[in-house]
Amino acid sequence: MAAEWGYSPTNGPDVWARLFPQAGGARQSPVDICTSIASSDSNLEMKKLTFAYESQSDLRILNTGHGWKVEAPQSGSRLEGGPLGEDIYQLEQFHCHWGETSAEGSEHTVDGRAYAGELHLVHWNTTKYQSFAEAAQHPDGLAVLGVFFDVGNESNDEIEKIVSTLSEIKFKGQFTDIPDVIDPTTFLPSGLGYWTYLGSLTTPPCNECVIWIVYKEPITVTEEQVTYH
Ligand SMILES: Cc1cc(C)cc(S(N)(=O)=O)c1
Ligand SMILES: [Zn+2]
Repeated sequence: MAAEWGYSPTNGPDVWARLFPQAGGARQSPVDICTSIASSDSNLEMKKLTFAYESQSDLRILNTGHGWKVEAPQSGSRLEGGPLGEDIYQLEQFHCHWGETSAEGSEHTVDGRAYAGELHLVHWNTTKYQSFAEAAQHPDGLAVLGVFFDVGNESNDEIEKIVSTLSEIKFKGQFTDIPDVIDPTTFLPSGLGYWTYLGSLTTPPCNECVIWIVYKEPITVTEEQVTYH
């Protein structure tokens, strides 16, 4: 049986390349974002990053075994501009990474600091490719928006619509539908400054196909919303 990848010394990132060769590549994610080295690019300001999403209900949420994932293919969504050149990217899914405690859990770190969690909104290049699967085989195939979670006293209503369904999908492979209407726009912070770099899927198969756009400003969630077990 194929070994399950994970985060232990015997199946974690240090050994992923044995089963997933791309994990040994030169543009692997996540990275530590060193703010003193990050350079501003006036071109990015000229071509403003813009996004447009639809609100959807009855989206399917899945327990992936490593967190939750909401399947949200939206032919009417558009992510473009900024580092994406002339191509248009369409929302495919969004998912979350979190840790055992609120002191850890994000995939990217900023100057060595981890956040309590990290939301990824995954998009694919519909200008150049015919499907998500095809796009994931190309260096400009996917664009992922990363949003950090900070733990505070304020619950995030949109995240609550999602985590309130997790008791129905306690085990890997289980799925259910989210009855509430979800608008992905509400996941984004008010401050739209971001860091961007060319990277990869952060977990196996680690395809080097992602243009990363990581927002500087975190959104606030409660401890319960991001340390669900
Ligand atoms: C395995 C994998 C697939 C997809 C679509 C996205 C990711 S991530 N965490 O880089 O956003 C990972
Ligand atoms: Zn992710």
